[in-house]
Amino acid sequence: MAGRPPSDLPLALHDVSYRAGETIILDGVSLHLTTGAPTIIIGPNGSGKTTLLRVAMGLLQPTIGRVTWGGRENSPPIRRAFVFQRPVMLRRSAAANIHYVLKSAGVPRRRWTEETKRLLDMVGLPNLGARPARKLSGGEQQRLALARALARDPEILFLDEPTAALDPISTQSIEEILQSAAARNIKIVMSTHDLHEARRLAGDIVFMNRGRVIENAPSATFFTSPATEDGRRFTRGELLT
Ligand SMILES: Nc1ncnc2c1ncn2[C@@H]1O[C@H](COP(=O)(O)OP(=O)(O)OP(=O)(O)O)[C@@H](O)[C@H]1O
Repeated sequence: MAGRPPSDLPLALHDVSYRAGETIILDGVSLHLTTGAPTIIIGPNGSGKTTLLRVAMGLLQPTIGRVTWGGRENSPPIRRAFVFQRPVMLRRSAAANIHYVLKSAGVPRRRWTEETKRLLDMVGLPNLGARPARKLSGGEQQRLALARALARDPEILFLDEPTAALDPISTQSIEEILQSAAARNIKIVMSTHDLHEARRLAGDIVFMNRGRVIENAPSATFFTSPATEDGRRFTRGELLT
């Protein structure tokens, strides 16, 4: 059937484990993500957040278990986009970075200029299209990375600590873009170290430790009454052992 590819939601991980050699990085993770407010993944360093995102995106194959997108195991990532903590920009202008994605997404060339303007406006970079992308500040590059991801018209947007290297003003601007994307029904799945940011953005929280999902609950529930001792300690800012 022509037209839009089928929905990638719900996104489900079925008892997924991921190993690198003898190291267990994800350990029996099951998740069911549907449309709605952002899902925010939190947990200490090395708990498996990045690996979980990469498996959920389809960039890594689980060692054990299955991932399904809209009930399908083989779903090419046409409607999924990924923003990394430190974006890698092509050595060309900001606009050309977006053109590259529009081309690969099959958008006709005659629409590139208009579409690029719309995306640069959306991320608050209206006058920077001609600038070499690698000369933009870290915050500007991250907004450009978001524009590139949104150029794919994704149904699910994965982000790995996108504000970790940014100051509060740049962080706020990224959060506003994400909130407006979520309001347009784009499913956000994002990791962060920042519990305040998690509270601001989350519909639901996935709390990880040592490769396991310890809690998966609506944000208000997790932050007011975590179900586990690890959850209580983490929300109080204590170290987990
Ligand atoms: N390919 C690999 N080979 C061996 N170990 C790996 C590999 N990939 C990840 N790890 C280890 O698995 C653990 C989880 O890594 P991951 O990057 O998913 O955690 P994280 O929660 O995103 O961490 P951080 O908050 O520090 O970014 C870490 O201890 C990491 O060193």
